[in-house]
Amino acid sequence: MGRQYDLIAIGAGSGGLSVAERAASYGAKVAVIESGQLGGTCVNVGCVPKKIMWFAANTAHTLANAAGFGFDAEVRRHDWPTLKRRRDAYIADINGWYGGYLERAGIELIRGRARFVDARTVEVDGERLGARHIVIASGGTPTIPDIPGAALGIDSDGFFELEALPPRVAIVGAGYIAVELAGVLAALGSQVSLLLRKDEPLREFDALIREQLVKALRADGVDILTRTQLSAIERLADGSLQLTRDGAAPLTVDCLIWAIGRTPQTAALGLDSAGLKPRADGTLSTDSFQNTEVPGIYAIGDVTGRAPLTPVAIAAGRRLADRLYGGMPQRHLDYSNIPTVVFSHPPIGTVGLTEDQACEQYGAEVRVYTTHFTPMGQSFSAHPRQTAMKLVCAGDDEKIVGVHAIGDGVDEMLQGFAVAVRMGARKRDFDDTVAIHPTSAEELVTLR
Ligand SMILES: Cc1cc2nc3c(=O)[nH]c(=O)nc-3n(C[C@H](O)[C@H](O)[C@H](O)COP(=O)(O)OP(=O)(O)OC[C@H]3O[C@@H](n4cnc5c(N)ncnc54)[C@H](O)[C@@H]3O)c2cc1C
Ligand SMILES: NC(=O)c1ccc[n+]([C@@H]2O[C@H](COP(=O)([O-])OP(=O)(O)OC[C@H]3O[C@@H](n4cnc5c(N)ncnc54)[C@H](O)[C@@H]3O)[C@@H](O)[C@H]2O)c1
Repeated sequence: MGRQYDLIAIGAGSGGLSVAERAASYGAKVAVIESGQLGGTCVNVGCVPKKIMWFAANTAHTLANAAGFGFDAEVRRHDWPTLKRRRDAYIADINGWYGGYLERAGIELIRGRARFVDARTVEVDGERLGARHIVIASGGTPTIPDIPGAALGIDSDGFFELEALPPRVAIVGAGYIAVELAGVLAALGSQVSLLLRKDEPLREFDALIREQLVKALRADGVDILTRTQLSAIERLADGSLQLTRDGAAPLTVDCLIWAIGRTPQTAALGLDSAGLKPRADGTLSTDSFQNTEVPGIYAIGDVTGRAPLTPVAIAAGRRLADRLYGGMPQRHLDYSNIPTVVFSHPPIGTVGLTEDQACEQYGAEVRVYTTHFTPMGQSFSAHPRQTAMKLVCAGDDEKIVGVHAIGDGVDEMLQGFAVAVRMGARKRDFDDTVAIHPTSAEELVTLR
């Protein structure tokens, strides 16, 4: 029969650790099974190392603008290996901390790959473990297309393994990762080409954001190649890569990065044995309480395909444990109005509906307020980066249904505005809020 638990989480990433910790805090006997590094994607090959690279890129921008403030600063070079070594050490510290934290929380960590035997049992390295509740939090891995030579490229995991800055890089994709890596590499000195299947990056974002982002990427020297599809990749004698494009001349680069989305890790879970069937794209469908179609089996985080962000996985995990053990039978995550930031240069912050989505939902009742300006700090730069903001309001009382911003500081600005949107703020509430001067944020409460 094997060891028995109240709850088993498959995956020690953002979701698995959160549900485990909260369940254990209520006194449940909990095990977490992890085949890789503690902390999962976010800590090891996602948010954390990415943000460190973003800070490095910001520093490059600050240094480039220093002359505008009177500094006679000359940067001779950037040492990539130093940055990588310090970044890796920072992450190793977090991994170590997680080990101690699981012990302190009374959670049993089981190393290895879990596979269902039946709906109440999983097997890890031949050992069977049973639980009344099993939470699938197995996340995803980067998708690589099926074209000749695709394996010559790397993905975001490979990006974090790079030992040197590649001089010429092609990034394929138009989502968060493509945009963020393009900004980092361009700032640190690579010649970057961004290869889009369609016309614009971040197609699900508000039009104002997309337009400004394209301008910012171009200003930073990123070559945006639209309507571009690769059909083959070959290694040339000098070690560079030749990318064959449909209907255009080949492109030669030193590094190719695939950033075309992520594939959920469900194929090797033995879902059949538990009576579960994933969707065609491998994600698991859940109801609003994170229940899969098999009672006692739940899914949270990226594996569900819904808003694949760390705080979403954490929030879903904690709420699920509150529901199962905390005496809160209706507790669940509201997936509307989830704020999100793209760590581009400058960053993007957005919450709620885009203008197009609002028009679809509310028709003629939508009213929009926008602003473009050069923030004060940028006025001293040789190439000032613009800030743009949009409030999307609906109904007679102008309820704020969307806030969209791109510009320096919006990454830190958005969280508070997300609280206001969640609380149902009206435009007049924004207008009645005294501004903080001089900031960029004050524009959002002074829009006419
Ligand atoms: C480059 C990059 C940058 C990102 N930046 C951000 C950001 O800035 N902000 C943000 O909010 N989100 C960001 N994300 C997304 C974020 O990392 C994910 O949404 C989050 O990690 C999802 O958590 P999860 O628990 O669902 O899965 P994961 O964190 O992926 O954890 C799943 C874990 O399950 C393990 N596992 C899988 N199968 C098994 C098995 N059979 N047995 C045992 N263990 C198994 C895996 O090894 C993994 O550790 C980024 C992602 C990437 C790739
Ligand atoms: N700042 C953040 O919060 C952050 C940062 C990175 C990642 N993430 C999360 O991780 C998820 C995964 O990121 P991602 O950028 O890999 O995925 P994504 O879903 O954001 O973007 C994938 C992009 O690749 C394009 N694409 C798909 N197939 C393609 C192909 N064959 N050729 C060319 N383009 C193709 C899609 O049109 C899309 O634009 C994101 O959706 C996001 O939720 C968040």
